[in-house]
Amino acid sequence: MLRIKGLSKRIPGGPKVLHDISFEAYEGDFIAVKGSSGSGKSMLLKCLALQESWSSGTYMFNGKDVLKEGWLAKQKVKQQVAYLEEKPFLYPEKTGLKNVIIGSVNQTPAWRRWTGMVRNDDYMGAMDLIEKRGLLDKAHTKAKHLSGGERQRMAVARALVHGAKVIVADEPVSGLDPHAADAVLSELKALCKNEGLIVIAVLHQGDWAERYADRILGLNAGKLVLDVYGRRLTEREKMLL
Ligand SMILES: Nc1ncnc2c1ncn2[C@@H]1O[C@H](COP(=O)(O)OP(=O)(O)OP(=O)(O)O)[C@@H](O)[C@H]1O
Repeated sequence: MLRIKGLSKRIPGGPKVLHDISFEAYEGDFIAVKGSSGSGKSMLLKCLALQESWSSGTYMFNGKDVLKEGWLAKQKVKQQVAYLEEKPFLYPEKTGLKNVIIGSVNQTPAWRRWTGMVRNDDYMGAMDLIEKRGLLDKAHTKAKHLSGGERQRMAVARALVHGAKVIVADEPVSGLDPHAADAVLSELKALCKNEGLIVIAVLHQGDWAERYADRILGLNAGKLVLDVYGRRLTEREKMLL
């Protein structure tokens, strides 16, 4: 379980971009974040994934007060709270499988990525997760030849192999055709429902949030202005964003 209380973020020497944000997320929740350009969606996700420092606030994850923990404990949280960029970086010349095993910059220690050391368990786990994503026929394809949707789904498999319990995804379906976007979001939704993951995804465009999310958070100028169950937003609610 994730409990965020009073999260504020000031850019050093610059403006405050997140103001006193509080919410909770439980196992199985698929939460969408909406808000216009510059409202703080990406910054919120980066703070949740500890890619950005917090100016103030409390971050409770599975009963631990994360910001009060030491470096090692924070690294463990980074492994469990995976950050998925809009266009996840995959090593273009390496296969999907190799990318999944090596892991992402955010989730896997540098020595692991440099040496490319692989345990037998990692290999089996990676193949299993790639197969579950319906990407078995792409496991040995170089990443540069994967489509946008396949890259996203490979990145999801990579996050899971390295222990993700929470996935924070920044615009995971931006630039994808509707069919590929449906595939990515169905998969994220299934991970929540079947495996109890928490997914927090920026889904500002279109009606993806309304169709897939259990809950919708809305940001405006860095403030949380909306926190509702996933459903079609009213005109008044849309005006808040
Ligand atoms: N390093 C930085 N220095 C100064 N301002 C920053 C920095 N990073 C983000 N900001 C500002 O913080 C605010 C929130 O940015 P953020 O990228 O989170 O917005 P967003 O809602 O994700 O926007 P978009 O939908 O356009 O990606 C913006 O006003 C942005 O200019």
